Amino acid sequence: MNTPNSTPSYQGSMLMIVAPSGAGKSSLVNALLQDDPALKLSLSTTTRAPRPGEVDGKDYRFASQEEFIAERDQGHFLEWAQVHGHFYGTSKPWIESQMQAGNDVMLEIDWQGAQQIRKLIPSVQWIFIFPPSIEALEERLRKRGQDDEETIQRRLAAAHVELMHAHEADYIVVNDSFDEALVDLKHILASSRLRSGPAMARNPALLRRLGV
Ligand SMILES: Nc1nc2c(ncn2[C@@H]2O[C@H](COP(=O)(O)OP(=O)(O)O)[C@@H](O)[C@H]2O)c(=O)[nH]1
Ligand SMILES: Nc1ncnc2c1ncn2[C@@H]1O[C@H](COP(=O)(O)OP(=O)(O)O)[C@@H](O)[C@H]1O
Repeated sequence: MNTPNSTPSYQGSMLMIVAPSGAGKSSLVNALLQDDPALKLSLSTTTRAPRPGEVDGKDYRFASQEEFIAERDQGHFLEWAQVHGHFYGTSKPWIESQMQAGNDVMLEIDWQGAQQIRKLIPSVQWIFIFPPSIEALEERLRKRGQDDEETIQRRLAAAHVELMHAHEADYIVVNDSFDEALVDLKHILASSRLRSGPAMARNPALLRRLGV
């Protein structure tokens, strides 16, 4: 495969999870991955500073702005965007290798990245996670306890812009009850696998496990 445009032979599922900061996307994605080892999560590169407890190479690849720009200019990113004042990007070689292997892949990216990926890989499924309300979103950002007040305000302001792109998604999942939202995601993944055909046909036991 030379470029990700050559997707007809790709038999895995690719899902993009998009949500405003604090909606619960990382918590949901982590829970989904724990229950489904066949699903691979893309490790993004970012220029933002690690939060307490975040590990380089596990949560993100943390890079300086100079490093990011150099990699970007070398064509290392399948998509990249500036979000909340920092650069974020998806590794092109990693996505290509996963697609070649036919793996199911999940991307946790913003709406700008999602628009770029959709153009390159039209079969991708875009899932938008809604918080139950803006008030709940603010409460979750505060309870997470990892961002200072300025960062929280910046993320809340950005939430309104992010939410304006929800209609572009294929699915909307409201993360009010965490468990119900997780079940919704499992169903979306299972139905995407069914649609991509052979990947799911190879694994009917997985379908049963997902309750489909
Ligand atoms: N375009 C793009 N966005 C990303 C990427 N990785 C993370 N993001 C998005 O950047 C935003 C900020 O992420 P993060 O700093 O982890 O904060 P959080 O949303 O509060 O957990 C979120 O909308 C992420 O989905 C990426 O590789 N590309
Ligand atoms: N359904 C939910 N109900 C209540 N709190 C939640 C729910 N889902 C996630 N949270 C909490 O909200 C905070 C933000 O979640 P996180 O996964 O970090 O969001 P995001 O990755 O979208 O920024 C975390 O403290 C998380 O434990």
